[in-house]
Amino acid sequence: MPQVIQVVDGDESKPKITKPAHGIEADVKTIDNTQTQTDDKTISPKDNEVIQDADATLSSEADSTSPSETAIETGEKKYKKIDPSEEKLSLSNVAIALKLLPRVIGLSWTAQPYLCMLMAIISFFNGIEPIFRIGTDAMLLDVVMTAIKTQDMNITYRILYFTSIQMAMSFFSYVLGAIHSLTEQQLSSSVNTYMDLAVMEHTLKLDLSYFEDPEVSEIIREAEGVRNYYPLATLRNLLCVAQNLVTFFAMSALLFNNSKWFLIVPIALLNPVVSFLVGIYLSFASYKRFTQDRSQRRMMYYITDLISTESMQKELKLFNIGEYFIELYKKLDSQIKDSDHTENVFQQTVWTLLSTFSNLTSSALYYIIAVQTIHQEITLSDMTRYTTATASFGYSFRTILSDISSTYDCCLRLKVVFDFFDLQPLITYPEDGVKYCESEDAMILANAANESVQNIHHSIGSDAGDSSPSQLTCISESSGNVIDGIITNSNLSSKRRTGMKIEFRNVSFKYPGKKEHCLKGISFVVQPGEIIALVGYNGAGKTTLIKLMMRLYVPESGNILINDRNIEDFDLPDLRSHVSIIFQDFNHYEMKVSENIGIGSLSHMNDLPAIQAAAVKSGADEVSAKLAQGYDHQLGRRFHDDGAELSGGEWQKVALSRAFMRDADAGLLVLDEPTSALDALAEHEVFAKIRMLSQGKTAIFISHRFSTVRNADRILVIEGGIIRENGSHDQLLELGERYAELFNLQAEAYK
Ligand SMILES: Nc1ncnc2c1ncn2[C@@H]1O[C@H](COP(=O)(O)OP(=O)(O)OP(=O)(O)O)[C@@H](O)[C@H]1O
Repeated sequence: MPQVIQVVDGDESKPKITKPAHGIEADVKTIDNTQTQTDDKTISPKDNEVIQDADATLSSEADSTSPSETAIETGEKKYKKIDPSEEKLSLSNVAIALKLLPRVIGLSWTAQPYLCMLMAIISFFNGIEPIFRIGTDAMLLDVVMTAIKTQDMNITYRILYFTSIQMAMSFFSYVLGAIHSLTEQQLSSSVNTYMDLAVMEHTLKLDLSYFEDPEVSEIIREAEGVRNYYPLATLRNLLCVAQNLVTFFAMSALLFNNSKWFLIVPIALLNPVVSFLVGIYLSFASYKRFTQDRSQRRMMYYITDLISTESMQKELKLFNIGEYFIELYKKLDSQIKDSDHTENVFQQTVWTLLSTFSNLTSSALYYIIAVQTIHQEITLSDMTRYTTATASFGYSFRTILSDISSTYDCCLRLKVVFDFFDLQPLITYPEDGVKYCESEDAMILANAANESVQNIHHSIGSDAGDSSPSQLTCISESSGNVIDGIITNSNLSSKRRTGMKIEFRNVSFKYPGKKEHCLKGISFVVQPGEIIALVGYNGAGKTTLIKLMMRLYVPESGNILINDRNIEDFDLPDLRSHVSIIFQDFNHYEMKVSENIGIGSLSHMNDLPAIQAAAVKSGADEVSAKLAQGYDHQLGRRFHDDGAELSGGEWQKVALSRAFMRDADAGLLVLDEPTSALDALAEHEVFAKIRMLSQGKTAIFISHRFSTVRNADRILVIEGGIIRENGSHDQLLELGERYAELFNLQAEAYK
């Protein structure tokens, strides 16, 4: 049996716990077999139920758009998805990619318009520089030949004049080059920052459902990979095109002066045109292969993340499965490398053939011009001028075409970035949406009006007529003075918030791509100030119900009302700011204790008394008291060696305090298994205080511990997507069904 050896001294970078050299090695054969199964199971995108279903459902719509476009159904609404592996190289697809050009340039332009302009100006000067150079070279040659012919040796000053011009031009060209490099560096850093921010901001706007779709996650990851390099590369290519166009036209003007232009020009153009067409084909083939490797790369990213994530380490080590993942990684990597190598060999062969072809055309051109010179159709300086111009003409044209092909390549790569930017949030809200406080005021006024009318009816008898509640709501909203100054808008604003009223009306929901409904026609009302417990088996739909209430998803049918208004009418960020919430998979922020708590209410980030008060409510004050720097202590070790690693329960206390930071403004407190990691005493303390913590606000909590559930005003038992039981602890015990069964089961265990 292998022994475990504890290494005390020695190299810090080496693992402290090692195994003996003869330790049992993993059976590679077993790994390979299992691996193949896993590959097939995990990697193939075709396995993705979400996409298959959606593709089937919406195939007719996809047909009407483009052969390469499909759509995914997400709740009620749809977004378009492009499957590049189905794309063909065609003129229309090239045009589609190049159509992105204004958007691509827009990225650099928006980041730094002045630097873009400066680069354009420098490119123009670089474009005309060869014309001056050819001109001065030819004039210098003329002077030398005249001197030889006339034997006049007193014209050295003219030679000096031209060489000085050449020197000045070289100097100017170096200075331009330096400015160009500096500008490009600065622009590159600005574009990087701009893209990073734009991607982060857009990511924040996207719905949760997008992140759960593997194809969209891949788009997001790919967009991250290409977003920084390619926008500037495109601009650089385009400026090169512009610069070479200037040179190209100038050289064309020169070449058309030659009597043999009808031979020279077509031969000079032949090689660039062929190179361009081949370049476009190779770019497309390389992009297509890149997109076809997606699933392998996705799995490789996953393995890299898995192996470097701290929380995964325990299982990786104890199950000894790290090697298995590394073998899987190697296999995927070699698959990609194989196809990379084949493609590289093909590309190199093609480019070598093209270079040979290019040499052939150049030699042909030199031959024609040399023959013209021998036949004295042109002078020796003309020969220099034409040979240089022909080379420059061919070079500039080839560069123009190859830059266009590179631009096309950049557009193809950046398509994924625009696919990402084109993803639009499906959960929207009206710009002038209802503010939570307004809705609460309106509800209070309407209720007060209702009560007053009922009192009047009561005092004058039932003949007083029928006043509908909706009419009364209008009265209350418009005037603010309902009946005899019982309650007014002005005194409402200073009134303490009463708690959120929540109503589910026949709400059904299924997760995108799933066939089964998670919730089926759920209806219930939570009155302001009530404390509700949601109970049910794992996977019953309790958390989903909370997610719908927070508008993280859209119900398939039915309505959710907050304070008697449809939830879709609300200003969503405002509504969410009035909810204190903690989910079971809460975040661990690698920040100080005070920041971890204060982030629950950004306006109180630096309000230590408020942070301390929130910490006391959950017991996080005891956590911070144990740390050397108290509330200033860093949590997590990613940025600081002395950062504290908290236990699961301690993290949960910190997260609970974060939720309590919103006490002042919140109308609803939602605790999704808030005490699952707390010890029995801590849990008891939190729930003993729950009435005090909720401060009259509505509170909804999910728990599997019936000792805490029993304290709720009302308990909803969810099962099979419906509310199976609804009542107080005593009522449900008396009912003697599911709740009673589960409660008694737990109670038995403690006897
Ligand atoms: N993002 C998702 N995409 C698809 N299905 C999901 C998603 N989240 C949850 N589900 C499924 O919906 C069902 C309800 O999940 P939910 O998290 O609401 O259950 P729960 O009652 O809160 O369970 P638990 O007590 O285990 O926390 C489960 O079958 C689950 O697999």
